[in-house]
Amino acid sequence: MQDISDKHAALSAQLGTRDQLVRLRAIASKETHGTVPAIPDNIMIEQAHERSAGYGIPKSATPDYNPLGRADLTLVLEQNRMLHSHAAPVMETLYEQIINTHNMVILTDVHGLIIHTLGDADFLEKADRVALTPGVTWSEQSKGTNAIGTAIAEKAPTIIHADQHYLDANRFLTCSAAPIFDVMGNVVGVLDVTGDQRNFHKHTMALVRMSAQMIENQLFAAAYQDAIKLSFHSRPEFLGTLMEGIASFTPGGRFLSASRSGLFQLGLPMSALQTHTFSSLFGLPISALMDHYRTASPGLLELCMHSGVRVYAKCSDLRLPNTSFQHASGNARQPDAAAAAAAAASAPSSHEQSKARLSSLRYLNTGDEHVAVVIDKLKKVIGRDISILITGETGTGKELLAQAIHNDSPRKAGPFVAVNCASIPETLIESELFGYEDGAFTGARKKGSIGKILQANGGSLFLDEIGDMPLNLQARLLRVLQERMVTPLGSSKSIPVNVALTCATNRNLRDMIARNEFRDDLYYRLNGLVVRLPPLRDRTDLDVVIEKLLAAEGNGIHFTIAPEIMQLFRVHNWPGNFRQLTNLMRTAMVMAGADHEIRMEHLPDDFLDDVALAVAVLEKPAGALAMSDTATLEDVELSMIQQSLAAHDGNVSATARALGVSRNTIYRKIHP
Ligand SMILES: Nc1ncnc2c1ncn2[C@@H]1O[C@H](COP(=O)(O)OP(=O)(O)OP(=O)(O)O)[C@@H](O)[C@H]1O
Repeated sequence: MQDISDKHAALSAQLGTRDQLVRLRAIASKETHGTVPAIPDNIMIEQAHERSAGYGIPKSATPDYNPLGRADLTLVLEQNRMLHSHAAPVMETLYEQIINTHNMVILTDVHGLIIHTLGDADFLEKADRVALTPGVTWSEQSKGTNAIGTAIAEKAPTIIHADQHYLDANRFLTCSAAPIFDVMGNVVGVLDVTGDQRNFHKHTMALVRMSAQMIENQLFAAAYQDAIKLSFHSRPEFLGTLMEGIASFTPGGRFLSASRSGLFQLGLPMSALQTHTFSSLFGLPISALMDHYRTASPGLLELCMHSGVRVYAKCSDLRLPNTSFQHASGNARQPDAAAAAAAAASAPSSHEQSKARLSSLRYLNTGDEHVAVVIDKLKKVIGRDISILITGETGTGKELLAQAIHNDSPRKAGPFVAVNCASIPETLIESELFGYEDGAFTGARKKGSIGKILQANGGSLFLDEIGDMPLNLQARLLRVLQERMVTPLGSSKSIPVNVALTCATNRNLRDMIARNEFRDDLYYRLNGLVVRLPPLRDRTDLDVVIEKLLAAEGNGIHFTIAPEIMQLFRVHNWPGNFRQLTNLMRTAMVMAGADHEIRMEHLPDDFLDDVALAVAVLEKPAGALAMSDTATLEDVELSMIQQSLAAHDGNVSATARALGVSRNTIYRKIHP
């Protein structure tokens, strides 16, 4: 686990600077949502043990490992669908930071019932033995003092390490948990990292807290759909990062809610803010905000908070009354294709939705020949009841393309509903897609659910990662596509449905068919037109794409990229494609700050490590490496490593030193 601090640094670099992290810790410990004052850990743990004893659990007891039944778990997942869908991607990012450290990431509901886990296979086996699996409850009442249950009881981030656990059976664990609050400050769940106590690392808690806050911000962005959401911070470069404050107001200016960082910056508790308005908090009527966004190219707003502190602010996706004029990311809507493509080119964020709305085939056509051919083909089939299958590596823009297909189709006024088959637990896919009737399974909630297929009626349905759909559901999906009828779970009635279908996958469906993992009849129904999005490394329009990203993410500031960095970008192989590029650019822009030029020192270490070999290759005199004309950069890199290894008698450390890269990079390049 020794490299968790590097991972921590990497994540915090993604999210903001070290200052921000320190500030975040201050925010978290200030507990603006909860009301619990800071209590020294040992007192808190003593109290938790007293509570546990009060529940009558003997310390030596074998805990209750029985998970909920499948149907009841489905119901819990359904009840926590919002939490789960916002937490799942954050959990993946968190897991990437702690991968191979014998830890697992756990999400529970408000009662400590596990609804989702991600973890290292070896630890998962051990974890199974103490039932860290979906459907098992880790409340204090059930397992005594443990980070999840105690975080819920204390409404505060909690570390429970080794013999601080109440039950003897759990003392081999170390757990760091943070409660997740909803927009009104109520605990809705817990995010936790649990591992073997020998692998304890003091930075884990900070990672968990930051991740919980990311989930809270996303819950916040998804709530109050019609509200005016103001992002603000005293430093403009923090807008768009985890540290920005967000507050929402009714169109009349009444305060509705604020994110955790928003509350901290406003310096008032939620209860006191309920009596406030935009004007009492920022000294301007809300109409002034509207007027600002009616101007041709509104930049950031400067506002003075009631406390006297000046902040920079912007509104995402502001809907102005009496006009269809909309703003994305606080920039004026620019009528030319370039501006819209710039918006389309940005990475996932709270502005993702507004950017998606701007996505269109024309805007995605940024000069790469292969993409141009794809777009030409798509234009010919749009609106003709032909299923489209998009293939391509992760992050190549499959979902953005599906949205663009919808936006350019005659169905554009209808809904665009995207379902990621890989991110929904298998038990939930069926009800998520097909819906269910009242009482379809034990204790099902009063009102049924119409399901995603019917939600897309009259519009487009996008099934991402279709290769991850379980076989039994593939048969059901095929029936729906053939009969154009949906029968919700527990219902005997079929409902007619009319959707345009686009699917995407980064797996080879033909290979899956050969292994009987994918139905061939469904495949032939889905592949009316198959298009492949090229990986970023093969695209010839990288310069244009980067220019657009700089424009879209610069918040009105014109950033440039130093020529040597641009050269590195051209030779890098971008395994995460657009997703990696947009994240890197966003971080680099924050790091560059007032410099406005992205240079080497603004780039994350892992990226620099990855490109170090490329730099060495570029600097090598021509002819020094005898390679054929068709050799790729990777071939040259590999050859260079082999030559250097031979020169250093196979010593990896010496080779890494000589080439200026880490030992890990050498291993990774040799055994990809
Ligand atoms: N042409 C593009 N220009 C700039 N950014 C893009 C482009 N295409 C996609 N992006 C951005 O890259 C990120 C990933 O895109 P998207 O989710 O569409 O990829 P994907 O192929 O569906 O990924 P996955 O397979 O992992 O689901 C998004 O933030 C998106 O806005």
